[in-house]
Amino acid sequence: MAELRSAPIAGLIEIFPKIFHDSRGYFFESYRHDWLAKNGITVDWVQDNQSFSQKGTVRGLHFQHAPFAQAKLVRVISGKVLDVVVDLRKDSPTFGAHYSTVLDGEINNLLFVPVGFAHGFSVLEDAIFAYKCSDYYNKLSEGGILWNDPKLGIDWRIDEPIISDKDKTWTSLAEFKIQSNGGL
Ligand SMILES: Cc1cn([C@H]2C[C@H](O)[C@@H](COP(=O)(O)OP(=O)(O)O[C@H]3O[C@@H](C)C(=O)[C@@H](O)[C@H]3O)O2)c(=O)[nH]c1=O
Repeated sequence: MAELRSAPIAGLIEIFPKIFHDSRGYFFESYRHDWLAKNGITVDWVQDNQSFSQKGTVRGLHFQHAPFAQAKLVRVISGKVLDVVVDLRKDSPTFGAHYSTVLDGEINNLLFVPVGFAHGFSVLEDAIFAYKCSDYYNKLSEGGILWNDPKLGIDWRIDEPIISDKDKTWTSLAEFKIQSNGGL
């Protein structure tokens, strides 16, 4: 039986599957529909993604605008990342706040991220990252927040990351709030 824990920002759920070890290796259930359904959340997952990143990489902070907004269920298959989400929901009492947690390829923990959050991660150990998305990738709907905006106050545990050109040019949280008329 997996253990579900709610995180300090409403809507986020951390999932710790039960791992069965024996002389052959291990087994665990990496996804069950009823994990979220028990919490009143039904998601129609339509896309699975996988990426590999070297230690020292930062990816993010990303979201997609409606009508392609995505909830995500994220995990690490091997390695370790610091997973970071920022609440961008309009009128949320925690707008602009972030939550971070280590996703570890040995613990096999997952984080459910609802629509309305920006998502990113820093790579603490070379990592294969895997996630489900509730809507399809849509290039024209891509949005982001600058990972190192000082107003976010995120400790990424990496000072000079390997990062894509795209991720160097996102807007600050303050600019995003103005442009989006208060949030997602
Ligand atoms: C995300 C994505 C990218 N691509 C393509 C576009 C591009 O040529 C190449 C690499 O894309 P990116 O640089 O955007 O990949 P990446 O920086 O890994 O993007 C991801 O970052 C994490 C933090 C998230 O939260 C994800 O939702 C996603 O935005 O893959 C797809 O074809 N489908 C997809 O769903």
